[in-house]
Amino acid sequence: MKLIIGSDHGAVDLKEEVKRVLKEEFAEVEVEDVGTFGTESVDYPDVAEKVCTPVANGEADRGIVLCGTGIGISIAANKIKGIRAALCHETYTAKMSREHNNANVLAMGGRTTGFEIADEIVRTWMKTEFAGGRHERRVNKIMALEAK
Ligand SMILES: O=C[C@H](O)[C@H](O)[C@H](O)COP(=O)(O)O
Repeated sequence: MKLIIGSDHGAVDLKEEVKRVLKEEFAEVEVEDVGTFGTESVDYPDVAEKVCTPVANGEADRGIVLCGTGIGISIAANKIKGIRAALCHETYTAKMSREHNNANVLAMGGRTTGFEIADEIVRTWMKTEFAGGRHERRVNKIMALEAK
């Protein structure tokens, strides 16, 4: 699996923490960090585009996007055709976003979610498979909305 991760200046520390968890517990996953790498202000839609375009076109399998709240970057991510980004603050929604919605992008907030909870969200989101069945029909309808 290839995963792309990116954040704005509001979540650089959280990005490092998420990368640590991925490296330690999901060593088989190839992780690409598209930045940002410092405290200088950057615009989260640009980060969302860098992470999500390769996911949408099949060059990567999953993405993780981070900003101060996770709100702006998840909104931007979901504008990209083929992206189903889920903003998660706890593990239940992380699990459901994979099981029911087949989310291919996880969003979190560096100013809203502490490291311990974020670590659990990432573990859950990475391990949970899409359940298919009735959920597949609904996800297909979501994707069909993009064509209208
Ligand atoms: O939803 C947007 C994110 O939370 C951004 O990280 C936030 O708006 C950036 O704010 P500022 O430019 O004040 O650091």
